[in-house]
Amino acid sequence: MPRSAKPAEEQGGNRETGCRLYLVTPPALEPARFADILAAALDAGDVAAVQLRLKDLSDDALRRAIDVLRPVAQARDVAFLLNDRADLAKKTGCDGAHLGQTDGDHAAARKLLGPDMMLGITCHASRHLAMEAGELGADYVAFGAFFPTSTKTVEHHAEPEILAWWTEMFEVPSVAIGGINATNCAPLVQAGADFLAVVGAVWNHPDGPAAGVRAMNEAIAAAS
Ligand SMILES: Cc1ncc(COP(=O)(O)OP(=O)(O)O)c(N)n1
Ligand SMILES: Cc1nc(C(=O)O)sc1CCOP(=O)(O)O
Ligand SMILES: [Mg+2]
Repeated sequence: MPRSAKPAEEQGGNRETGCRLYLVTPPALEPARFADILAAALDAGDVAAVQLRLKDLSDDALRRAIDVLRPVAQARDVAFLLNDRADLAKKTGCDGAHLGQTDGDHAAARKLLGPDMMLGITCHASRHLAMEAGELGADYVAFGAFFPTSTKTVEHHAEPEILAWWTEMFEVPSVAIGGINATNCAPLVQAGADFLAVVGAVWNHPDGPAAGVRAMNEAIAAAS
């Protein structure tokens, strides 16, 4: 996972090291218990980043979750990003933040995070939003949802062509998200996605999260 807006060949995306896995946490979790689950998942295979995505929590509760889970990822050299909150990411030692289109001022977040922290931006299925994100210095642009998902209600549907276009035109890495699993991910890898972000494919895998990580990495390798 890139930590700053460098040229693609220095960032370690699809064009250099191949597509990599990006884990987004389940919508609800108990931090101490989930720490062990996260550790087992990260120890099962290559993971570039973990995003803590918890809605409707107080800042205190979010901080507690960050304090427990951030070291689990960072001890394994896996980037730890916070969903929705650049301010709290900055205060709590996270590696970066992921912001959607209604998650505040992206330019202000870029400034707050500085060059050493990552900023990822949701761009749905919009070339225009992606170019805006790239221009303001996003470390990655996220497209989705590529497939139906039960993790959240989505209003936008993306096709693999947007990944191919982005990859051809720009150096900023791309993330694909939404309903991605080991069975359906090949077209996204082949279209040039630098990272595949998943929730259900790992945390709801029938044989457990470690098996989910292994299955995703095997599928990515097979498609590469
Ligand atoms: C990697 C990644 N891509 C997209 C999203 C979605 O962000 P957003 O549109 O802000 O929606 P919420 O996740 O906040 O519900 C994401 N979180 N991560
Ligand atoms: C958090 C999120 N954002 C999406 C988007 O399209 O922007 S789809 C999504 C949920 C991803 O979960 P799963 O891998 O279980 O489908
Ligand atoms: Mg958001």
